[in-house]
Amino acid sequence: MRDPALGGIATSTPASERVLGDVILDVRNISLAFGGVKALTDISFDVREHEIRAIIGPNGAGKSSMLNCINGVYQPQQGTIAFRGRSFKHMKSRQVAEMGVARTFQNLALFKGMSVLDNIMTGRNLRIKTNLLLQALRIGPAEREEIRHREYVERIIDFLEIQAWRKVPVGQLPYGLQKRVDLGRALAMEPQVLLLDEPMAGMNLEEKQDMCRFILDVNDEFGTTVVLIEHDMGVVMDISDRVVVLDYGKKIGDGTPGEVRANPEVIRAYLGTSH
Ligand SMILES: Nc1ncnc2c1ncn2[C@@H]1O[C@H](COP(=O)(O)OP(=O)(O)OP(=O)(O)O)[C@@H](O)[C@H]1O
Repeated sequence: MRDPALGGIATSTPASERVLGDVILDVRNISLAFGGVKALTDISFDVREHEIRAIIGPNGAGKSSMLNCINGVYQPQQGTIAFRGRSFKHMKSRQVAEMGVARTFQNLALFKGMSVLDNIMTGRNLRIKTNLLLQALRIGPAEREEIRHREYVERIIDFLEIQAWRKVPVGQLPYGLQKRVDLGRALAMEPQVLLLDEPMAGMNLEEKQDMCRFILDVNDEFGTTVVLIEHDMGVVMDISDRVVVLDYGKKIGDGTPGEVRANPEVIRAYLGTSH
């Protein structure tokens, strides 16, 4: 079912028809505290290949902390996270990225003075193989490699329909387009799992519809698994296969949008309140 408020956004495969694969990300018994503040308590859930998996919950529930544990920004005191069966407890952000997990941020992490093209190019950094000297001189293999990376980035720019702004400094773009560039930077990493932290925050309805379409298209065309934090319930219920619900750092619900919607604890803790 499509949320009428979003005017029927989904053009890609509906969640109910998406074919999911094996578990790609397995979060087991994660606990994280900042001094006396328990941000996460014994959280377990899995994400299946090709799934769109949402994490929801009221402000301060622990959603961003969870993403930060998955991508190695925070080191949980307890628990493990396994990526394709490879378990890790203390993994650095770069190692997680190298394994194929990319991330967008709630507060954009873009270089405002740099062009759209150059910002998206930064997403290719992990994949650049030639050494720094050759890169600086732009000779031989470095030149050929740069051409390959630029072609890939141009494909992303076409895919996200931002050709008209490719040379424009990102700081001059409206917020909705900046969020799209941030998605482009993450896509440039060719991720297997894409972590999206409030991709629609601060957007108007039209920008939300566009972003929803791009997320669904990325999932559909590239088979990218998506884990997303989002406050807009219409969006979450519309595009997700399964939803994890956190409240005060604890998991209080996990299931399909329909199951979560009908869960009395979720209704009490979250859906019944306004955010
Ligand atoms: N770096 C930090 N230092 C101290 N406390 C933190 C830190 N990061 C998060 N917290 C605390 O952990 C708890 C969970 O925060 P988190 O940002 O993960 O929640 P959230 O669900 O993402 O919230 P929001 O929807 O407002 O973004 C909160 O009580 C928060 O104050």
